[in-house]
Amino acid sequence: MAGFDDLASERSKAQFDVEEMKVIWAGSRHTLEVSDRISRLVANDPVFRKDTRTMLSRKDLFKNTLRKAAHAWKRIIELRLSEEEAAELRFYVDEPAFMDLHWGMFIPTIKGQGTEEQQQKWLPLAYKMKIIGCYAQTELGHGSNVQGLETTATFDPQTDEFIIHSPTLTSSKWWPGGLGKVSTHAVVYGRLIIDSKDYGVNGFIVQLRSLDDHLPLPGITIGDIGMKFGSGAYNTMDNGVLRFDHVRIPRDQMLMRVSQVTREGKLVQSNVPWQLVYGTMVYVRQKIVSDASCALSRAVCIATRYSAVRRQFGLQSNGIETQVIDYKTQQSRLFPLLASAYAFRFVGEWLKWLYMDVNQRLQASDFSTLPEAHACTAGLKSLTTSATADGIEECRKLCGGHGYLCSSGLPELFAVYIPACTYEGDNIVLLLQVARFLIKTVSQLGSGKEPVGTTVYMGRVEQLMQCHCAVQKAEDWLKPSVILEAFEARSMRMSVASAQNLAKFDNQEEGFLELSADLVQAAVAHCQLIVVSKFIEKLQQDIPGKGVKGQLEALCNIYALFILHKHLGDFLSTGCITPKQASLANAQLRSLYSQVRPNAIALVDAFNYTDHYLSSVLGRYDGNVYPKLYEEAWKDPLNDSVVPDGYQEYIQPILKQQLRNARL
Ligand SMILES: CC(C)(COP(=O)(O)OP(=O)(O)OC[C@H]1O[C@@H](n2cnc3c(N)ncnc32)[C@H](O)[C@@H]1OP(=O)(O)O)[C@@H](O)C(=O)NCCC(=O)NCCSC(=O)/C=C/CC(=O)O
Ligand SMILES: Cc1cc2nc3c(=O)[nH]c(=O)nc-3n(C[C@H](O)[C@H](O)[C@H](O)COP(=O)(O)OP(=O)(O)OC[C@H]3O[C@@H](n4cnc5c(N)ncnc54)[C@H](O)[C@@H]3O)c2cc1C
Repeated sequence: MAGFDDLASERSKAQFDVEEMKVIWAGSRHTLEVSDRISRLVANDPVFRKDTRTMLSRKDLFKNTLRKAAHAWKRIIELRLSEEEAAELRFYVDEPAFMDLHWGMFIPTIKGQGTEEQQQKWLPLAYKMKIIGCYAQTELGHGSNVQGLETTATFDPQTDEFIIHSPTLTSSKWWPGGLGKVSTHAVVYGRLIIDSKDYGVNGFIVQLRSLDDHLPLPGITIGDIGMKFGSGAYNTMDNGVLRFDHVRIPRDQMLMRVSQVTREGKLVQSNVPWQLVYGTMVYVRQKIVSDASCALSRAVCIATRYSAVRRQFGLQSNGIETQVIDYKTQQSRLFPLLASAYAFRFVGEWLKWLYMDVNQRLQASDFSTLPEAHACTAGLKSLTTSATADGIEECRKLCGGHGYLCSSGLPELFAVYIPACTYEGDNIVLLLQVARFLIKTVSQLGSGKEPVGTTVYMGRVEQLMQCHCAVQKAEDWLKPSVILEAFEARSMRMSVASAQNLAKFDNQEEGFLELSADLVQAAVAHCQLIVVSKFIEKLQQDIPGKGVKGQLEALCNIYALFILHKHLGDFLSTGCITPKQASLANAQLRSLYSQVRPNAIALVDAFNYTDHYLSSVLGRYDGNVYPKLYEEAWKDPLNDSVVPDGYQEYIQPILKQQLRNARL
């Protein structure tokens, strides 16, 4: 039968060891074992079913989310899951919920910005979920501009308290996940005011709801901000609105690792940089990069399997039509996304290491790598989420009409994913942060301060401003050194050009605003170089398993040459490559697609996703697409009755011409 046979035959063609590739994708044998076991545990538990999600009303959907979250917590306790296993379980439940913010932002904020005593007081309560917390930073009037927040926290020396207040409508907290209906506590960001002096934005732990009856505490107005994009999707989350009317909290509920307010009302700065108040965002942006590889690989898995099952045109000698995956156009749209999923996986792995390294240094009062960590997390968050959002939509189109059905899993995946381009920092705002970092690095060249980390290549400015690409034949584009030099030269030249243009302005800030579109492009070029270079570095590691390294090399080259093709204007206008070399890159890309083609299904099998996680009829492991699509249609509540509700009021009068007669 079509589908079953197609995917089985595809799997038999694979030229590499899929089980070893699963280990590479997971990061280690241990991680693979954990994720495999936990994903199956979730898939086999009926409470975690997802198939009716897009058909439920918001209230039912939300209640169902609460039920799943409570069940997940129960299972975590019953099975005595480790922190790692519990995180995997929440991941595979695959439903945005208040738990994400509690574990993903509230707890990390207390850990990162609280003193030892504050951590000792609050973390045990949070770990046991005796309190549920969220991260309340964004306001109705201010999201990107954190320094523009209006909420005030005024110190009252009489009572040794802070008075938390929302002075205007625009200061209402707006968007925090988990706030609307669930959280009992929040880390609230507001302006610290002492003796009428404004000391800027700080974090405060504020109780919002009673632990007895869940009612808002006096002075607190709280609710959900309403329905969001798409059906199901992010509507499982209670993004909230919150206003304070002179709410009092004890002084020791200001997070005091960065600065302290004494009993006398004096502000004492510790030795850590003030930017640590932004620390949770760095942590979450780092996580979002790995999550991007999950979302993109999920969409790619669906589109690749379906492309091998779907047949159109081109009758072969046996009378069967051509699998759409064999069309070169399909390959040129699909395989770069497959390669991107792997590329984001590896850069995410590296970023996790970078974050851990920075954290260890911070503990030892070494703050030197913080600016680079901020630039890398901001830039890669922006690059990978934008590419993933676009990639999911491309996968929907790659699945033709059936991709538009909710049962394909793609519409909901798209709807749930796209806010990642906005939350944790709007992607353009974050790229502008990277641009500032690059301009600063360029301006310091020659000053004796050597560029470090991902900007080390800028130390070779003279060579990179003058070098000529050595490619003479298509295969030359397979050399990592050739690819790296082209990407480094492009990034270097774009940053230097931006810096030179900026220098023409008397007022640097005005210049920055005027040139911001070019600056964003320079930041993108730098971030793409990081992704390419981390993929190449990954390939320099010991990679066991028959044929695994060869497949990864092909994917790495596809990623790099696809980006080169997409941004050809940059590479040509900066003189990094010639038009002839561009066309050789294109020829090489075509040949790489042919190399990947027989391995495509095995490469998506290596993600090791259960059908439950994919929640897609088109992406089923067994390829049994058509019977299941047919079956699925009948489950729609619209098909509960043969004659629809409303027939007598609205259809019958038209058919019986009563409406037309009335008009005449
Ligand atoms: C856009 C921002 C960064 C602007 O910050 P601001 O202080 O106003 O000005 P500067 O751009 O001049 O920055 C000053 C200085 O600090 C450095 N820096 C900035 N951010 C960080 C950081 N995170 N870590 C370390 N250093 C940082 C910057 O490089 C400058 O250094 P200099 O050496 O050049 O002086 C800021 O307003 C911002 O981050 N905005 C984005 C807001 C945001 O991301 N909100 C997220 C809310 S939570 C959320 O969305 C949750 C979603 C749900 C979920 O995740 O599931
Ligand atoms: C689903 C979701 C969940 C969220 N969860 C939380 C949460 O849990 N806690 C929380 O505190 N917040 C949360 N947020 C808020 C989120 O962090 C902000 O929406 C985000 O930081 C963007 O800020 P903004 O909405 O103010 O966008 P704006 O800054 O108003 O952006 C509007 C436009 O202006 C552009 N722009 C803004 N500034 C500049 C500039 N300097 N230069 C050039 N262009 C600029 C942007 O690129 C964008 O195109 C969430 C948001 C969403 C969508």
